[in-house]
Amino acid sequence: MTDAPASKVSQADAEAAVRTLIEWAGDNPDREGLLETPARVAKSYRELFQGYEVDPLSYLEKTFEETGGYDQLVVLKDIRFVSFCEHHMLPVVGKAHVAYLPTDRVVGISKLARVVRGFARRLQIQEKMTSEIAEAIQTVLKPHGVGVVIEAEHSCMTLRGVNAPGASLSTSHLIGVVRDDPRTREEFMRLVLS
Ligand SMILES: Nc1nc2c(ncn2[C@@H]2O[C@H](COP(=O)(O)OP(=O)(O)OP(=O)(O)O)[C@@H](O)[C@H]2O)c(=O)[nH]1
Ligand SMILES: [Zn+2]
Repeated sequence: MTDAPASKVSQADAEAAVRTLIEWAGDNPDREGLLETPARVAKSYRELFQGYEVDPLSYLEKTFEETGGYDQLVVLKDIRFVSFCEHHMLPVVGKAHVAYLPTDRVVGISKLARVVRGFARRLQIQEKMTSEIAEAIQTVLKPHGVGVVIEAEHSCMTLRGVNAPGASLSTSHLIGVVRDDPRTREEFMRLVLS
């Protein structure tokens, strides 16, 4: 869930803030090339911060009965996402790997990617996002276990500041048998890292 309600700030206020930043950076917001920029930035932020407008848990509510006796991990790898670090509001670009060991119901796999995107399109730190995804799956599907691994590059580290291009942060959040059963955990890691 979000920590704050979606915006009560008007589009005009957001555009004025962008205009201020342009001036603060040293450019002239009234020159032709920049005239529409505040509106474009507000529009693209609206899209990139769409996570505040959704409840990712609701994506998992529609499930399908699985009667064939499937009792292994379901793993969706390489779910690409763009998020924004909450410290600098700079892009965090990476991929998430999501797995769960179902009981008798499975979820449509696109919903796992929707959950990732719902939590990504907010101001985030990677550790929190990793846990939020795993806990959402655990809360709604109540599977035997969940595993989430995220690998991502943080622009605030690669483009500025310490300037460490290529550095990538890995985080994981494991629940239930994926955490506690060594064989399941090993299988999860093998499937995710292969
Ligand atoms: N743990 C964690 N740290 C993050 C994440 N995204 C960015 N950071 C770090 O957040 C920290 C913020 O540190 P500050 O010292 O307050 O900010 P800063 O002066 O801009 O720091 P530098 O980036 O070192 O220049 C930095 O070390 C970032 O690398 C994240 O997802 N998880
Ligand atoms: Zn940052």
